[in-house]
Amino acid sequence: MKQMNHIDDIPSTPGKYKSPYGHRNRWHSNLAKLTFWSFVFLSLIFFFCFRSSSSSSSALSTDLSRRSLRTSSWGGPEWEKRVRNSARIKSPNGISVLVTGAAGFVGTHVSAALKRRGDGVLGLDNFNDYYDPSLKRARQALLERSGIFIVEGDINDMVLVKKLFDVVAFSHVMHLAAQAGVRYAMQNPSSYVHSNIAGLVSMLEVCKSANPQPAIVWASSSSVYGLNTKVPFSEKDRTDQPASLYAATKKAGEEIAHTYNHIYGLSLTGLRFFTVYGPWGRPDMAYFFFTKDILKGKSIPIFEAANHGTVARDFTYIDDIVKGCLAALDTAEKSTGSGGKKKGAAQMRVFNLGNTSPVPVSDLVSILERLLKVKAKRLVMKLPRNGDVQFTHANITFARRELGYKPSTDLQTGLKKFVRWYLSYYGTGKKSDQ
Ligand SMILES: O=C(O)[C@H]1O[C@H](OP(=O)(O)OP(=O)(O)OC[C@H]2O[C@@H](n3ccc(=O)[nH]c3=O)[C@H](O)[C@@H]2O)[C@H](O)[C@@H](O)[C@@H]1O
Repeated sequence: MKQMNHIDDIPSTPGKYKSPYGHRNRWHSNLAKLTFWSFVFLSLIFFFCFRSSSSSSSALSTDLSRRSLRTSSWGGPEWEKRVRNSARIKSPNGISVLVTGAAGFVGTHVSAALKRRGDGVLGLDNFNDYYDPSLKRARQALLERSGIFIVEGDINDMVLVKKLFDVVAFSHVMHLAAQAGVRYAMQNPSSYVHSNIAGLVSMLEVCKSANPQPAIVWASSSSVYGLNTKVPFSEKDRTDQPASLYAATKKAGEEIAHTYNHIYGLSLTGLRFFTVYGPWGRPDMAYFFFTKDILKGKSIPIFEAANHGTVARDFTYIDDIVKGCLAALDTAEKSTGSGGKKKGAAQMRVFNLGNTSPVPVSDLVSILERLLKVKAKRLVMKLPRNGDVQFTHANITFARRELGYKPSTDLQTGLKKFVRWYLSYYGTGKKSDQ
C-alpha cells in the first residue's frame, strides 16, 4: 500500500537522515508528512472497520429482527421478583420448572398443567415469527392469568439463562423451545441448527454448570425414525436415516443429550412426540391449516405415496402428551453432577409418546369435513420430496411401563375439541387470515 511506503520512509531515528535542508525544517516536514499519512491510514482503517462491523451487525440485526431472536430487556429487582413469584412452588411435593418454548403449543399446555397442580413454573420464549406471533401472545396472556411469567429471550442467550438459574434453583427443565416443522427446514435450514442444536447445547451448558443441576426433559420427535420401515416404531429401532434436516437436528439432539449425560451427569429424558394436535395448536400443521382452508373454500393438498399409497400419521392429542410430559418430569431422577463435574451415573431415557393408531391423512380430512359441515376441495398430489415420511406409528410399551402413559383420546374426539376452540378463537375465517 502506498501510504505504508511513506510511513516506512520515515527513519525511526531522525538524526541519521541526511537532508540537503536544515535539521529543523527536515524534522518539521517529516512530522507533517507523518501526521498526514498517519491520519489517512487511520481514517482508512477506521472506515473499513466501521463498514465491516456495521454491515455484519446490520446483517445480524436483520436476521435477529426477522426471526425475533433478540432478548428484550431483563433484569432488575422487579423483574427478579416476577421470576421468583412465577417459579414459587405452591404444593408440598411440588417441583420448580423452567419451561422453554412456553408460548408454544405444547409449552403452553404443559406450563398450565404444572401450575394447576401447584408446581412453580417460569417460561422462556423468544416469540419468533415462524408462525403468527399474535397466537403466541394470546397463549402468553392465558398463562399470565394463572400466574405464569414468560421471560422473553432466546435459549442461545446463555447470560440470560444463567441469570434465571441464579435467581431460581430450578429442580427441572422442560425444554420445548425448538424450530419445529418438517417441510420448513428446506426454506430456512439455519433456524433448525440455531434452535435445535446450538440452542440445546446452550441450555445444557447452563444446566451442567448450575448448582444444583436440574433434571431435563426435552422434546425430540417421531421424525427421528425417518425411513425406518419396521412398525410400530420402537425406541430400539434404527434412527440413523432421517428424511429431513428437522429430523436430523432432533436426532443430533439425542446424541448431544447422551454426551451431557455421560460427561456431566445430567439426568436427561427425550420425548419423541408423534404429530401432536389440539386447541391452541400450531398453524403450520396440516390439521390446522386444512381447517382454515376448508372453511374458506380453498383447496387443500392431500399427499399420497407412490402407487396411490396411503400417507398416515399417529396423531396424538395434546392432553395425552401433557400427561406424558408430567409423568416424565415426575419420574426423572436427580442429576448427579455439580459445579460442572459428574459424581456418578445419571438417568438417560428416550420415550415414544404417540397414540398407537395411525390415521390416513384423507380420513383426517373426512373428520374435519363432518365437524365443520363443509365439503373440502381435495387436491390429491404426490408426496413431495421435502422431508415428509409416508407413515408414523408409535410403540408405546416403554412409556406405558415407565411413565404409566396411556393415551385416551382418539382423533375424532380430539379434532372435535380442536374445531370447537378454532371456531371460538378465529370465528369462521376472518381472523385466521392474519
Ligand atoms: O411427529 C413429529 O415428530 C412431527 O409432527 C409434525 O410433523 P408432521 O407429522 O409432518 O405433521 P403435519 O405437518 O401436520 O402433517 C401431517 C400429515 O399431513 C400431510 N400433509 C401435510 C401438508 C399438506 O399440505 N398436505 C398433507 O397431506 C403430511 O404428509 C403428514 O402426513 C410436526 O409438524 C413436527 O414438528 C413434529 O416433530
